[in-house]
Amino acid sequence: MELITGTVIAAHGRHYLVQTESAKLQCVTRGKKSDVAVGDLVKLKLTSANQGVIEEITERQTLLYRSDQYKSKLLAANVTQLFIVVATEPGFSDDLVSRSLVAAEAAGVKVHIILNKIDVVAALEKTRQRVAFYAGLGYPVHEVSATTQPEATCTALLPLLKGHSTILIGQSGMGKSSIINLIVPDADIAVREISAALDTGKHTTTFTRLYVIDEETSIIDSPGFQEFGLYHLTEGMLERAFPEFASYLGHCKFYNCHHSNEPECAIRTAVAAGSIAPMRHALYLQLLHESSQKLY
Ligand SMILES: Nc1nc2c(ncn2[C@@H]2O[C@H](COP(=O)(O)OP(=O)(O)OP(=O)(O)O)[C@@H](O)[C@H]2O)c(=O)[nH]1
Ligand SMILES: [Zn+2]
Repeated sequence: MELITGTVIAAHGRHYLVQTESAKLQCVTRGKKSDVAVGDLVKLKLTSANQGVIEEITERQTLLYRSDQYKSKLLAANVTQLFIVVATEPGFSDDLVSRSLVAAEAAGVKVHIILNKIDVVAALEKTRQRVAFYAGLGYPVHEVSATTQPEATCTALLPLLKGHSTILIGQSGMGKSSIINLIVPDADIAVREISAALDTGKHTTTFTRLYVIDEETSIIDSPGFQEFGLYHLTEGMLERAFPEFASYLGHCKFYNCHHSNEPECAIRTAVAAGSIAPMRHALYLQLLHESSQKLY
């Protein structure tokens, strides 16, 4: 039987919803495999009018994932950019922002930082200063207010999205859903359809889903998160994932320097001179420690 091609638009456990040219199909994988991610281009075999089995995953352009000591969790495949949503309130975590940046750099995915809720003026200046740090590292920042300036928010974001497959991530409460609802007006209906198709239970909205905006543009909404483990990254990947380290790499006394407590370390010298933020160097060391703890 001929295989059909489609894009995975939602995943819940080992159940997937695949959008083909003409239908949305409920799919499973063969056996116990669960290595399919939202955004994957797959080949499947029809088993009934609206069901199928995924037979093949097309080679991925990019793959974003999180991992802890025990296992890794695929976030999305084939995305070309990541929007990190932060807000004036509640406060955001620098640790989570930097971990997201490192994940994106390691996966070769562009990043934009979206600062939402700029209408909350009391917290605006302080938040702007915090976000300016990331702009200084080279990550573009865009200010929006999803609820009080919906049109301006769309005007700011739509051109950035065009032609890309974009994943939005952010801590709970930053306004990620509000932004998605502006860009995909029928997102709520789509979520209900997906929940029904995947039988996720009435109140579950905690799954990643992809919305097709046009032929070349899509947007992926991922659940809010508290943790972003990166145990899977090797030392070499880690040091290259910090763009501000780049000009110092290769200048340490020891060619295999861990930038931890070695003498004449160019990275640590840059930290002492104020050219690299201590917060970022500390995260680097923490991630290095985590990747040495990996058990899988
Ligand atoms: N003042 C203000 N409030 C906003 C803005 N955008 C979103 N909110 C509010 O912030 C709260 C959280 O917004 P959501 O869109 O649900 O946030 P989320 O990031 O999707 O959060 P989770 O669903 O928990 O992951 C809601 O009460 C929104 O109405 C904004 O631009 N300004
Ligand atoms: Zn060093």
